[in-house]
Amino acid sequence: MTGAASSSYAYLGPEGTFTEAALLQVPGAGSARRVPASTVGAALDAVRAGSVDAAMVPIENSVEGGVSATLDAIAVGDPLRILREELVPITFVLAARPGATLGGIRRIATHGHAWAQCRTWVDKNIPGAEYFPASSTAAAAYDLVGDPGESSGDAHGAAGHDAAICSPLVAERLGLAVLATDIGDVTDAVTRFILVGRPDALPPRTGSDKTTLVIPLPEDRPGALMQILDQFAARGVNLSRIESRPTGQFLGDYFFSVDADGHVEDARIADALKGLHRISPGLRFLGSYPRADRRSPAVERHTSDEAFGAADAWLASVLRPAADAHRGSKHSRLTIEASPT
Ligand SMILES: O=C(O)C(=O)C[C@]1(C(=O)O)C=C[C@@H](O)C=C1
Repeated sequence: MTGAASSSYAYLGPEGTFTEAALLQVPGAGSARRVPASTVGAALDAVRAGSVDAAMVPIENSVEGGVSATLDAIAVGDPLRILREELVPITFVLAARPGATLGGIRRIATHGHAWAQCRTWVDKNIPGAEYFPASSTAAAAYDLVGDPGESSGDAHGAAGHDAAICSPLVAERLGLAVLATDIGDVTDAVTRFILVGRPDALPPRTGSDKTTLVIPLPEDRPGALMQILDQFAARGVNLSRIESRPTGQFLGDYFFSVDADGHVEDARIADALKGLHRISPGLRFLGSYPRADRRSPAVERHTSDEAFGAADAWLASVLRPAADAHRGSKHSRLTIEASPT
């Protein structure tokens, strides 16, 4: 499905978000129908409703960590499948209306994740600046030019803030004045995005894959987290991300959002999933898909597909020795009955 010119995609909009940049990295997406959504939840709901084939949403940033809106929205509701991931280098600028100067900036709007990545720069260069949350970095920029169709939902309206933290591209597209460049606190910051489709899709195994899971923490069971981690450790499965999120049901009720190295068609991952399901039957499989960095995990011999296959064959031989050995033999077969209880 990904890459076909007839596909349609939702994304966290408006035009000019980093999420749109991630979507444009998908082969064929440039010529496909692209539908901006005002929230991550709305983008995912468009997939569930069938009005688009897939949605691009942010999941993790190298500085700020997991994107809660995404982790929560894919953990509940009709099941979805992650089809691929994209990495986008993040560079922020401070943009304002033409004629503005850095000294005159007091109120800054941007996405919460972007604000968190630029806080140190803002504290140092515009001490006491007021933060106005926006639904995306691009929406904060559109508000500066008073585009009602692209409003960020900023409670103070289009004129509430006097600068936006956004991408250089959207600042240029809107003709905004760039007052400072590269204002992220960490250079080389990267955000990871996921393309999410419906659950009938399973990208083929490539040998360099990732599997994403939602694992509800079984309540009131001492050592439950240790048991969960053990399922991965015992099969030599590396985790590249693990975070806990509240379910929202009651205080202390959590699920784990996990990325594991490997594909569900790898025996060690399939075996770990079976073990996890026994511990946490509400386990949700969110997909196996190729890693954006194409790195392959180091697989120890005893956790390879061959080792699992040999173990299965050995167990089968343990269970059926009499049948196999007896076939063609002239000896009678000893049967042992169970003792009466
Ligand atoms: O606001 C945007 O431009 C987005 O695409 C969202 C988002 C995020 O949710 O993390 C994406 C990348 C940046 O890290 C900051 C904001």
